[in-house]
Amino acid sequence: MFEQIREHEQVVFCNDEATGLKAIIAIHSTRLGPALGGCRMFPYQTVDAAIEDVLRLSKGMTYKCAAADVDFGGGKAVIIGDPKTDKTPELFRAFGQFVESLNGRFYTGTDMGTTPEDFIHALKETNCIVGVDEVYGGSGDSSVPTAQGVIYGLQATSNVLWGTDDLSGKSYSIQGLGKVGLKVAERLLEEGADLYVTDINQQAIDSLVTKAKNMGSGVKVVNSDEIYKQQADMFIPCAMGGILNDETIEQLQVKAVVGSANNQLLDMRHGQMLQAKGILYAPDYIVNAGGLIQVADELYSPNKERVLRKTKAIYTSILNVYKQAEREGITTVEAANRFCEERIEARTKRNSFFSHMKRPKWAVRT
Ligand SMILES: NC(=O)C1=CN([C@@H]2O[C@H](COP(=O)(O)OP(=O)(O)OC[C@H]3O[C@@H](n4cnc5c(N)ncnc54)[C@H](O)[C@@H]3O)[C@@H](O)[C@H]2O)C=CC1
Ligand SMILES: O=C(O)CCC(=O)C(=O)O
Repeated sequence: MFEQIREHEQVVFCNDEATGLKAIIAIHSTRLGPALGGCRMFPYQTVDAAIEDVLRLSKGMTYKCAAADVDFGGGKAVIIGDPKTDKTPELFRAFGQFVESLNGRFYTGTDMGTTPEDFIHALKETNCIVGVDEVYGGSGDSSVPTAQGVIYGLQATSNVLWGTDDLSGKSYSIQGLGKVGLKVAERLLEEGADLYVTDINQQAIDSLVTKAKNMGSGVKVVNSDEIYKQQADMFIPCAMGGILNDETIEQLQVKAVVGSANNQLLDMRHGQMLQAKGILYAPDYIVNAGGLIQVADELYSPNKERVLRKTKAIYTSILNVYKQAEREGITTVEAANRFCEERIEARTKRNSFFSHMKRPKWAVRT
């Protein structure tokens, strides 16, 4: 186990028999500040699968915080359970108590399978909750700036490939129509784009198809395993991680991959495979930083306009990564990682190890 978590500071197993809570909180690094990252709820088949996911997700948050230039570290939580059947207010209260036990070392909110409403229960037990509704003093649904960030990523990529930010007249394949994917799909329909979509949840598909009909547009719905081979201009993954692998990259016919899903590459060599195939890859943790930018901004009390202004930086960050990769002859994800690691090293000199939350700089809620 210690070998598996050697890059992480702390991993907490949370067990509450009364509510059925089985959760894992992973703190990858607090070198830049307290760890910040959402909480995913998913019916993991094995505990090992949950551990692997939370370790990868929390490490990604360290890089995401560095890239977005926020003074937080990387952490993430997973709750083992089915979000459709296993949610109760008590379960989220129990989760909140475990978060509180970390005494300000970890802030959390939504991710795949969880909603801002779930965390209102956790908020009764801890102040270390972000992204709840404005009426509770939070900044609201963080998937709004996340989806906006994906749009900036698509525009920057379109600019590199076709010399224009205009997303109309192109086709996009979208995997996952949840909080983020649905918003991206709606925006692209408004732009007059052609969409190929998939989701394992029929309700999510119906919701988009109805909206498309009302707008006078059409979408082509495909099976989950067919999404990779669609002849679209760009592929937008907005569901699970690890979906860019030997099997799927082989099938891709797109010019670029730009999406919100965390940890899209199964491993680093898949970045090289994409490059060899001439597919431009926008590193996920730069594209999907909008949510993080919003929740980290709660330090200054919620302000949607300021968040949207900050989220715009994703456009330039993506362009910079593409330029750096070309200049240094490396993949885009190698370029992004290199940039983040250098920034973490530089910042660490100023921040000492974060051990408590007395420093007012990190008092998100007092
Ligand atoms: N919500 C946010 O602000 C952020 C989300 N992300 C990442 O973006 C991704 C999506 O997040 P959300 O939209 O919040 O999650 P969500 O839970 O609201 O939506 C995910 C959707 O993907 C679908 N799905 C799951 N497996 C699938 C498969 N094999 N094929 C097709 N569809 C599938 C689900 O049915 C669901 O509709 C996740 O990887 C998440 O970690 C990253 C940064 C911020
Ligand atoms: O979006 C959020 O609420 C927190 C940030 C996060 O967990 C993520 O970017 O994956």
